[in-house]
Amino acid sequence: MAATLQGATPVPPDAPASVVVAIDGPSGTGKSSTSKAVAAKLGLSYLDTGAQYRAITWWMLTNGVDVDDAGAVAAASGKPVIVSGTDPSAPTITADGADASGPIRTPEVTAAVSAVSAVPEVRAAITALQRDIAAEAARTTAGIVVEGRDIGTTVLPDADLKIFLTASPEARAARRGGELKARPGDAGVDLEATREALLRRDAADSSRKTSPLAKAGDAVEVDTTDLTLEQVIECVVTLIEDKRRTA
Ligand SMILES: Nc1ncnc2c1ncn2[C@@H]1O[C@H](COP(=O)(O)OP(=O)(O)O)[C@@H](O)[C@H]1O
Ligand SMILES: Nc1ccn([C@@H]2O[C@H](COP(=O)(O)OP(=O)(O)O)[C@@H](O)[C@H]2O)c(=O)n1
Repeated sequence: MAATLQGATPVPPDAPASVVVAIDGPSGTGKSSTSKAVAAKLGLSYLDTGAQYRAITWWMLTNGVDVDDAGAVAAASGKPVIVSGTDPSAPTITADGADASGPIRTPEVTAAVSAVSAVPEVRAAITALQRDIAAEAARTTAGIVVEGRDIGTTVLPDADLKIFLTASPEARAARRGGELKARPGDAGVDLEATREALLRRDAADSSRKTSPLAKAGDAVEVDTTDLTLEQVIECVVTLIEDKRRTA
């Protein structure tokens, strides 16, 4: 798999040391929206690691790999070339050169991603890619915000700052429900079904053997249930600025 840093903001020669920020948490806690906004505000790169797991899952589904067969998934794990663009204002993701940004958000991919991402060979390949991208960003830009499930615990245990976002299942389901458009003739979004699907994915991601969803011991936990997105962004910007001041 190839690591390519695209859309990076070049770092001026007299700039302060770069910063590496890990943001983890379950689905719907605001990781992507917060990470993108914070990175854009502070001139940092941005990496959505969930998009990478979704892209490899999409590649498996479209290349005839049985995603319920861990052996088949493991055997194919090194085949696709996943490339992430790290500009927070226009993040991109491709698999073997094909734009995956639309297909990775389909219900089919969402339903299969936890099984694919639990396969150790998939995690090894994607983790190596993530570390390459973070190292390249730390070397050539002002730094990077990397968001996912195991960034603080496994991918970047030496990150300068680790944040773990949480929110109640009800708040997360309402947020996800707000993103899903009701089709004509539908009764609307079923919040209970959305909540159950979220909790199922949390359980699968938290209980897998290899690198489960978990809060790192040295992560700052931010409960976003009663915060607006703007408040969460402000909170994370402050944490990063404080970290930089005291570094
Ligand atoms: N604090 C918040 N309050 C209300 N809505 C939020 C908040 N944080 C995020 N959202 C919204 O919730 C949805 C899910 O957020 P997202 O950033 O994709 O979460 P995650 O990456 O953790 O799955 C998005 O529509 C986003 O705009
Ligand atoms: N660092 C990561 C990021 C995502 N993932 C997997 O990828 C899936 C999709 O992640 P995502 O961040 O796009 O999910 P949402 O929270 O946006 O729905 C998760 O449910 C995990 O199974 C992972 O295993 N490790």
